[in-house]
Amino acid sequence: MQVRYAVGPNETRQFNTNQLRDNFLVETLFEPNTLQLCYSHYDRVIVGGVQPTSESVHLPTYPELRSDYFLERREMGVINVGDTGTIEVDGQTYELGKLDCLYIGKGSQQVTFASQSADSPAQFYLLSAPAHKEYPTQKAAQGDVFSAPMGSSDTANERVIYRYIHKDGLPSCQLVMGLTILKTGSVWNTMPAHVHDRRMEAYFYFDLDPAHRVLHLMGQPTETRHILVANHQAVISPPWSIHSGCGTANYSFIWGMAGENLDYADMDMTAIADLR
Ligand SMILES: O=C[C@H](O)[C@@H](O)CC(=O)C(=O)O
Ligand SMILES: [Zn+2]
Repeated sequence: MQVRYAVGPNETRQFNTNQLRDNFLVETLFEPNTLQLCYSHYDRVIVGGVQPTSESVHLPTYPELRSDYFLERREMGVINVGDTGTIEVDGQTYELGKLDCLYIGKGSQQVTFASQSADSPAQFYLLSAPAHKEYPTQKAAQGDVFSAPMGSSDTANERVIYRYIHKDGLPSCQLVMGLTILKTGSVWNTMPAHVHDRRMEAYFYFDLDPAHRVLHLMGQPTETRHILVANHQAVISPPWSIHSGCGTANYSFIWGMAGENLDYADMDMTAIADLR
């Protein structure tokens, strides 16, 4: 498991391209039959991916956690961005089609990821955060969750947002998780941009043509930087940073937060004209 320390805005504004990428970009999330995990010290959120193909993949624990099993003091949200797969949690099997989500509660001991077909594997993107209380392990299918249209084609940001783990959906201790799908021809996400100093956030970009890229914007609103992001890569957004992006083509992304509160709408907005 990679470990990334938290850095502040004063340090970040000095970073060159590689330093920005080393600190905030998670480049590889899907490698056959292995777990790819990145432990961030922002709210101790773990960002990860698993692509089981010929074998199923068991979730082990790690020395960094000092726990008997991974979810002893943690909760986890998983969204499948590949073909159909299953997640077995303490003997119970959940089938996840593309864009279905599973919340796995604190105290779950045995977690195993598998694909229905090795030729068209499941690709599970996951977030895990420290948890103080057990909430039930539950699946949310994409078709059953809250969704809302946002933006418009006039501003190249027509998109649909789906909320899975949140105050009025699957309950959690601190994880909030969902995804946004941009319409063809729309390329901007989260503009006007915002920060929420109370929560970190991670953006995972998917369904982006491999030849295309997203210019992900980060930094304090008056000191922005960009990171060029490819399909199936994630960016860790510090609580003090904006998180927004413009693609060279349309794409989808999974957003997820952890921290002080669970209020999705709690955002401090910056007017476009005030960005620097
Ligand atoms: O705090 C909330 C997150 O940044 C995202 O949910 C924003 C988003 O999905 C979008 O504008 O499309
Ligand atoms: Zn946000």
